[in-house]
Amino acid sequence: MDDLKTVQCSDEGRELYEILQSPHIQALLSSHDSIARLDYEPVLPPLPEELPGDQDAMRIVCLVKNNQPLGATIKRDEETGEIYIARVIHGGLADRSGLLHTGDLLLEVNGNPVEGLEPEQVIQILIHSQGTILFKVIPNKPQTTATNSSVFMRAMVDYSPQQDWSLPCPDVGMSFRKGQLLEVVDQTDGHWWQARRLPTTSSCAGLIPSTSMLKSKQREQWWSQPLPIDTCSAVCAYSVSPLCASAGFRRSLRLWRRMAYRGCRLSCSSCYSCSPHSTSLSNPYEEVVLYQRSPQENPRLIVLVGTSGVGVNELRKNLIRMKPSLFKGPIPHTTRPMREGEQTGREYHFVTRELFEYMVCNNRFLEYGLCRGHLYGTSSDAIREVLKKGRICIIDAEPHSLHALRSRKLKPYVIFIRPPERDVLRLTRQHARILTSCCSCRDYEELEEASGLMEMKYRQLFDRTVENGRLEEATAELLSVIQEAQEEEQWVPAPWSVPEDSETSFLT
Ligand SMILES: Nc1ncnc2c1ncn2[C@@H]1O[C@H](COP(=O)(O)OP(=O)(O)OP(=O)(O)O)[C@@H](O)[C@H]1O
Repeated sequence: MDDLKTVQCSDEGRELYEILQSPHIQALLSSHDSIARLDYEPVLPPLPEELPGDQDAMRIVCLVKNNQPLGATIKRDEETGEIYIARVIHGGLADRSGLLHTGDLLLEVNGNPVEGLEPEQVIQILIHSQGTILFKVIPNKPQTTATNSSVFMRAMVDYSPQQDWSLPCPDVGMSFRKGQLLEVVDQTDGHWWQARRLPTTSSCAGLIPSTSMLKSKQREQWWSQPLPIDTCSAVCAYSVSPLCASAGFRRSLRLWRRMAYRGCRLSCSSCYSCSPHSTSLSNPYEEVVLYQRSPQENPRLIVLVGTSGVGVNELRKNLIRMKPSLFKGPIPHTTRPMREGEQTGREYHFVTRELFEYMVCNNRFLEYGLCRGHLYGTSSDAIREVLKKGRICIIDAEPHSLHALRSRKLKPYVIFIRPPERDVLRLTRQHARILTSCCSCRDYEELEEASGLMEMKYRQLFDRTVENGRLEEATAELLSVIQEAQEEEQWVPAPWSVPEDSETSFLT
């Protein structure tokens, strides 16, 4: 202020002087000075006076707990009875201090020697210590700095640390649900990884089982299940559906598919592999990366999934009707004879039964089935044909065929269509047309239940969910979700981001 007095001759100097002289600013400056004078550092206890001669080998670590966990686990060497730091959790208090490391030998906690104690007894000492905790440790040599970089994974199964007795320390376990994104920050331990759920709210990681650990748990669980009765195989692709008799244009395949699905649901309600609670023995995690489609690449395939009657086909047709130059469905193949006015490659690809069966043997169909004596199928080539022309191919699929669709070439973006709340469902569907006798879309309860089961079982394969309440709103939301899928960065399985030429190096 004194300095300012000297520059008061200028207009700016005078103005600044007046502002700083105002009572509000004066009060603010005074508050700042009083707070700045106070010392907020924790008061640390004095170091022990009698330190052993070999001081280099010893480290005294002082941590202030502040109601948060220490973020470290300990283990006992069964032969020597010594207690070691087993793990330091990323982002936890011990990690942030930079003073405790995996493998450090613990000698004392708050002056209590730990030699000969059980890890549980040491933990009790820690639990009852509040504020400052003093550790005496012999550091693990040589000290290696962690060079792990994060790997991102999508959880393909649910995991709850509360139900896992093998977790070394239940407090640091992290739960996750199918489909959630995980940032794995440490994979050094072959059994337990450290990870954060995305989007992350905490800097502190939690323990999750490694892939091999989770697979062995799945195997154990699988063996302990009662033997499944595999009735699903009875619903093979060649099942005949007399109910398709009333099917109209292009609906045959959908109807067959629906019958097969219902047949499976009905015939194997107790079937293990169809149960929403079944434990998949496939990979429990899927490595993912952020992928941004370049303008030179084909559009991503859009797959709509939803339970029968929820409105998947209505939404799909609506999009194609609204933007025919942007969206297109694949042309299915059929062995049915061409009718008057039809043209091959327009309504269907009309092929002989021999050719159709040859295509089946060569895995060219994503889905196929028999209806009224004729075969119908959607080939991957028909989808690629649409994508190659720069149009967005939009299909509806049963969730069990998603595995076949998920490839680097098609890069499918899967949108789950969910029914709205009961009131909205009743209101919006009061004039809905029931297409066939096997569609039970009037039975709202069944629709909701089937949708819930589908979501529970396949959630890990869905990129987004859209609620189909009012048709215009759902269509508008779907449009914007599809635009995001094509133009914005998205998480995809890691192999999908590899350019076509380098595929071999990824496989080796
Ligand atoms: N948002 C909506 N508002 C009003 N009616 C709707 C809406 N969505 C769908 N419908 C109607 O509900 C009925 C079933 O829809 P749709 O045929 O699209 O079901 P789906 O999910 O394709 O199942 P399926 O394959 O069994 O036919 C149709 O009569 C359709 O017009």
